[in-house]
Amino acid sequence: MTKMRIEGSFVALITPFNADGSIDFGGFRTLIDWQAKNGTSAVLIMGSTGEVSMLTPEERREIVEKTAKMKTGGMKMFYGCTGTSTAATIAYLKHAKSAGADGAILAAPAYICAPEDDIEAFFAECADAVELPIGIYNNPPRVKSDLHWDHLLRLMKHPNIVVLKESTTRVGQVAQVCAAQPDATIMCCDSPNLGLVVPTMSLGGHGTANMTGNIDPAGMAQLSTPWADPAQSVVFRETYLRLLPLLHFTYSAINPVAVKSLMQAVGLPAGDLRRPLTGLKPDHLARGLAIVRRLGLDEKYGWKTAPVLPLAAE
Ligand SMILES: O=C(O)C1=N[C@H](C(=O)O)C[C@H](O)C1
Repeated sequence: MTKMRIEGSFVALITPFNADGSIDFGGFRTLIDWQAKNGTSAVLIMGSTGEVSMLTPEERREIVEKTAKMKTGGMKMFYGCTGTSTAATIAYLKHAKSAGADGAILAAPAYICAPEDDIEAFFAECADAVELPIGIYNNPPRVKSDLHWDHLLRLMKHPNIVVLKESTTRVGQVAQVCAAQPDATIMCCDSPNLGLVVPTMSLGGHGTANMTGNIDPAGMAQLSTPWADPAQSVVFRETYLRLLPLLHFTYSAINPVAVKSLMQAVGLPAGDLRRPLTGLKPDHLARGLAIVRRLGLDEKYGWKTAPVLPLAAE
């Protein structure tokens, strides 16, 4: 069977909360429609950007059940299904499949810092256990281990493993993976600090698995377009350099603090962060809103952004 292929912008969505801290499903509806309308190819619900580690198992299942029914057009709906163990992860995968998910993204279980061989075996066992397209997320900043490309290339041969979402700290690894031309979608995190976007897109990558698409979905769709012809490299360069201040801003605090605070400030469904995470301080937020205005995102998306006056010096 031909593997599902995703190209373009794969946006890791925030989890919108109501004022009482409960899940804002109306907000999810609005954000999913807005992403689809602005050229997003797939969304990841309950990734790190979705504050997944602070959601209860009941909330996680309810989010899949309710948002999978919000599917819009061809935009793929993937879900963060990583549990605290292999068994817990397989249970989330089976539930996501039964609830109508298009796919799932898995990272190595957090906190245990398992050795690379165990993590490879974890991904393979999960992919064997459920007939569901799976994306593997190599995310060393969050789980310590940085899977070597040998492990990744073996895993990408699995019929159910369809996406690599790369956040490696070894930039050279991207070239090794692209050179191997695996039968899977190669995508990278949009963090400018990791510096993976330029090598990934220039070496034949299929797009970015990003979170900045929460505040500029059309811009990230343009940036994440595969280089089918040399002209796209020029579009890419111009877009990357134009969006660089926004990329640095969305990663100027631990994800998703900056992007969620900015979304709330421009009036998008977002709500507060779940404690112990807290929103940006006013002067930090003011810098983000200045970038939004400088890029013309408020006019592009119709936001009325009142200038935020930085706090008077203490
Ligand atoms: O939501 C995610 O998953 C993402 N994770 C990275 C992180 O660990 O913050 C960033 C990425 O672009 C989205």
